Amino acid sequence: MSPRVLIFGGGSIGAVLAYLLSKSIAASDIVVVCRSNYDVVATHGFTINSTVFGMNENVKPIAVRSVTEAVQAYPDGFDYVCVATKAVVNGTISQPELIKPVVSAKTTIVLMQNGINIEEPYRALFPDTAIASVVIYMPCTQTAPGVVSHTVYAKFLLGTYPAKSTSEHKTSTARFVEFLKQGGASAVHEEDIQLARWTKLIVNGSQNPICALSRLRDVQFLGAAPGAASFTRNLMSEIASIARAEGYSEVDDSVVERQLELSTSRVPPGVEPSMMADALSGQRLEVESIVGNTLRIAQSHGVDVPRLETIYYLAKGLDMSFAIPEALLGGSKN
Ligand SMILES: NC(=O)C1=CN([C@@H]2O[C@H](COP(=O)(O)OP(=O)(O)OC[C@H]3O[C@@H](n4cnc5c(N)ncnc54)[C@H](OP(=O)(O)O)[C@@H]3O)[C@@H](O)[C@H]2O)C=CC1
Ligand SMILES: CC(C)(CO)C(=O)C(=O)O
Repeated sequence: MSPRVLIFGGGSIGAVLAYLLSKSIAASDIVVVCRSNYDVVATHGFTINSTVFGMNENVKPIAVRSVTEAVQAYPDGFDYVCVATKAVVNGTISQPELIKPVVSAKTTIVLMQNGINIEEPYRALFPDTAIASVVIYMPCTQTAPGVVSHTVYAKFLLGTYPAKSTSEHKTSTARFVEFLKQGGASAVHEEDIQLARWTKLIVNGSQNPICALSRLRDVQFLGAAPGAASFTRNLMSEIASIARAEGYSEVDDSVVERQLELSTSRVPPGVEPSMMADALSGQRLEVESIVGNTLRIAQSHGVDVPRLETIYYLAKGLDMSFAIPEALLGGSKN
């Protein structure tokens, strides 16, 4: 039987996800919680301009304004609830609390967010629920409400959280892998997704804050100064050393080179990491889930990471500037 999927967060990733899933699941069984782009998505659906899947591709899932509206419209619930928001706290309610009304006994929570240690708050609130943790290589940006540009690749790695889970939880994750593949993406079911998370964090923990702070795309920054590439490599190496301290000995220099090469092999100007998109539009940044958690893990192991620490405080400052009213930002000369 075809599943019913709720996508919480109809932004860049949520839109492309809806598109991929629509290749094997009826659009009427794909429900997306939209906020600022609700009117456009409810009327026209999402438009995907992709160098991989084609330009002007359209998908029209069911758009709702809130999880409350979703649960009222579909009282028999959702098989998959995909969290595709930025991992930031807005207001006093945590994201796991926000999705609680749509999580039922049959639900698998699919976490489609960057960062490390992002799963635990969901496990704490939903101790018996299946959780699929997803690592995504899919550069995409919402260029206008409901319009998303996507480049390079669409690659997903999925695994249960925790790695040791019941066979039912593993089966529901494996099923989601198949839906992504049927959509034309590359998708792999991992035994221990944390290795893939650390490998991806080498990219996100370095390039996301660097590009947000410098307002340059990845390839642009690498050419910004003679030492920019080696600075990036050294920062990536710090993150790799934290992964090894956590027990992931596979995350060595060759992995760092491979991750750096994702950018050095790109055509200029390169990609706009999601944190750069947020910085350019004055949105709150995923500093804690991507950089802060990483720094705290380093500190718990006594691993010295001076570059990461510097990046953390600068990115924290930039993030805080978005919470301060414009009038208070460096307005006075005294
Ligand atoms: N973009 C990329 O290339 C990649 C992103 N990722 C990761 O994927 C995750 C999602 O990123 P991305 O798609 O880029 O983010 P976007 O900012 O493009 O989209 C997030 C969406 O969530 C919506 N949202 C946030 N809070 C709520 C809420 N309470 N209720 C309803 N909607 C809400 C936002 O609405 P509103 O517009 O109103 O703010 C926005 O549409 C992040 O963790 C990111 O790091 C991973 C790989 C690549
Ligand atoms: C680096 C990139 C683009 C890879 O998909 C990404 O993960 C992001 O923008 O957050």
